Amino acid sequence: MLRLENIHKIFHPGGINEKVALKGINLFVRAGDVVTIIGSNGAGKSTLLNVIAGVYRVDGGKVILDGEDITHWPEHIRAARIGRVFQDPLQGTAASMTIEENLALALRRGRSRRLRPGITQAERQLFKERLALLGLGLENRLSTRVGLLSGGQRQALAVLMATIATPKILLLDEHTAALDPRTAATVMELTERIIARHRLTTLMVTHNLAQALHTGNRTIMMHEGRIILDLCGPERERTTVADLLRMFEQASGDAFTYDRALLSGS
Ligand SMILES: Nc1ncnc2c1ncn2[C@@H]1O[C@H](COP(=O)(O)OP(=O)(O)OP(=O)(O)O)[C@@H](O)[C@H]1O
Repeated sequence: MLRLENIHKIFHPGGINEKVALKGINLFVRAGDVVTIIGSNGAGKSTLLNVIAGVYRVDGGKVILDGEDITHWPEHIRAARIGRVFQDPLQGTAASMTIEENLALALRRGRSRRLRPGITQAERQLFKERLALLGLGLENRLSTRVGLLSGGQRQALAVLMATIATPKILLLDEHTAALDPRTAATVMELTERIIARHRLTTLMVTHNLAQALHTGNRTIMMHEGRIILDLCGPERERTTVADLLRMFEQASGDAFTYDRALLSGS
C-alpha cells in the first residue's frame, strides 16, 4: 500500500543550520496496517509524515502509494488520497465555517478548488450519519460555527474530516496530545472505531508508549532520522513499555529522552 524507499530529507542543506532529518528510511506498510510511530525528540517522526503528505520534498528516495509513485506530487493533489490530523485542534478545521461547510470542504478535498454552491441533501444526510457515530450530538448542530466547539469536539470533527472521503492512508500526528486525558481517551476511542469501520491503513505518531503498543498491529521506533525498531505479531504482543525502553537503549546506544513521553503502563 505505502512503500518508502531510501528516503532522505535534509533541512537547510549546505548551510550552518543543515539538519539531516531522515537518513534512508525504508518502510513497507500493507493495506489495513495500523502502524504506531514512537521515538525520541527530533527523531524525524513529524518529518516522515510531512514527506508522505507532500508538505516537504524529499532529497532522495521514493514515496509509492498504492502502486503510484507520488514522490513529486504536490501536497494538494495528494490530499485527495491522504487524510491527516495534526496535534493542534485549530489546524485541521476552519473556525469561521460551520460544521457542514467544514465537512463539505473535506469531502471535496483535492477534487475541485471551488466550494460548489450549496450542500446537497445527500451530503447533509451523510454528514449527519457520520457525526452521529461520534456520539457527541454534533449531528444536530450542522450550522454551528466550528470556533464554538470544544477542543475535543473539534479534534473529533478533524478525524471525521480526514476520513470522510475514505483516504488510502490516514496520518495522525500526536492528534490527542493537546487534549486533557479524558477527552484524549474519547477522541482516541473514536479514532480507533473509524479506522476499524473503514479498514483504514494508518500511521499514527504518539508520545504514549503504552498506547503505541496496544493501538494497531505494528510499532516502529525512530531515532535520529532512522527506524531502529519494527515490532509486530507475537513479539509486539509480548512487549511491555519497560522492554521498549530497553530496546531503544540497545538499538540507539542512548537513553530514551522525550519531553512529552508517557512511560507508564505495560
Ligand atoms: N522545517 C524545518 N526546518 C528545519 N529543521 C527542521 C524542520 N522541521 C524539523 N526540523 C528538524 O528536523 C529534525 C526532526 O524533526 P521532527 O519534527 O521530524 O522530529 P519529531 O520526531 O517529530 O520530534 P518531536 O517528537 O520532538 O516533535 C529535528 O532536528 C528538527 O529540529
